[in-house]
Amino acid sequence: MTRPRTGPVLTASDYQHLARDVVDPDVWDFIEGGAESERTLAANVAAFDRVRLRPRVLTDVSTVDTAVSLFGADFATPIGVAPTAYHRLVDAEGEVATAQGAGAAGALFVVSVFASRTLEDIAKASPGGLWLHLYWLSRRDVLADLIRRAADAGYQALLLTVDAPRIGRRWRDMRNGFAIGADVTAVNIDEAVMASTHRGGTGRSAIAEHAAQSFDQTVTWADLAWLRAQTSLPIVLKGILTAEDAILAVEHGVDGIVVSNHGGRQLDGAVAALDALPEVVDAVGGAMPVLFDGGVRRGTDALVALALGARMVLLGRPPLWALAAGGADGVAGLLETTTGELAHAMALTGRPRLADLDRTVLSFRVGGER
Ligand SMILES: Cc1cc2nc3c(=O)[nH]c(=O)nc-3n(C[C@H](O)[C@H](O)[C@H](O)COP(=O)(O)O)c2cc1C
Ligand SMILES: CCCCCCC(=O)C(=O)O
Repeated sequence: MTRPRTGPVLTASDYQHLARDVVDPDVWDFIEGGAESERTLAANVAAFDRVRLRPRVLTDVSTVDTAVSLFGADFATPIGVAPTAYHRLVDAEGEVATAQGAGAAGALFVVSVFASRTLEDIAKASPGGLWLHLYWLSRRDVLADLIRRAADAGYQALLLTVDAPRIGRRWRDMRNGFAIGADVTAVNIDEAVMASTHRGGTGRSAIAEHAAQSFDQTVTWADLAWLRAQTSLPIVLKGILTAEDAILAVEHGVDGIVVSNHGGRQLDGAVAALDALPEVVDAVGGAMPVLFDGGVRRGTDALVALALGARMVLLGRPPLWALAAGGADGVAGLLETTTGELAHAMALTGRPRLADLDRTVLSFRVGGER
């Protein structure tokens, strides 16, 4: 990516360049990096590079509508913020600023269970839609407490990440001996539980070691019944890449899924998220909303995922770049810019409503489908 160091901020990569100059190098590697040789990280972005579009003309694109509803909540844009841990690593206000920015743009913000601001402070700052993300921690009492607090604070859904029973081997973090600095904490979880995230060491990542101690690797589909019994909020599973698991998700009564490979941070060599999307959408057959993340950097990328059947598209790294570069205004700017790019692409493909986006907009085969 090339961008002059000064000049207007036109797109997500501009925020990336600005952020690079202000973020601590080890934190930068934590954000940018993927698992092992980062094949899947690269594949996520490359999958979009293979796609070309089939524009239709003379369709009256004087009004383009990007509004979308999900679980009874209305959003101005189908582009939201994926859960990412520890926003105070890049901005003093952390997730409070992200919530303000996402809310200003009318976008969904999925708050990581490893947020560095309290769920309540984030909710107070947010004029928009919030979901709480969870990992399946061994301590079910901690999980139950988080779920209760989220419901009390007005969070609208729970998103359970299922592709990380353990943390991927992230060579950058292991080489850096990455640990979370003492001034940034996962404040929603007892600090005693989280203490090991602050203890790095040569050749090892403190967050991977912490996860190995605190995540429950025994969970199976049957355990979802426990989660269901804790809450009446919609439950969304993040990290589905196959038709088989999509069908199991439907059979187990979850309310939605996110097609995701965790931004290439978990199983290196996993299929590019975009290539997995058609088979999952087809398997679900409209039984529940399918969301998508992984490699979305521009509005046209979002358009491609929406055309393949995603109801909403989430951004992981770009909001962190924008937060580092410009705080809440940066996050709002990123989401508004990317949504503007999407609206532009909808106009120029002759599809002014989200409902007009289907596979006929794509000229290349993606994941075996058009
Ligand atoms: C720094 C960082 C932290 C993340 N933390 C979480 C997390 O706490 N929970 C989770 O499910 N996914 C997490 N993710 C993965 C994102 O939710 C998302 O799946 C991924 O970043 C999407 O790919 P993208 O960065 O190409 O948009 C994290 C990603 C990054 C870059
Ligand atoms: C013990 C803290 C784990 C944070 C993991 C965040 C994450 O999912 C990531 O991809 O990084």
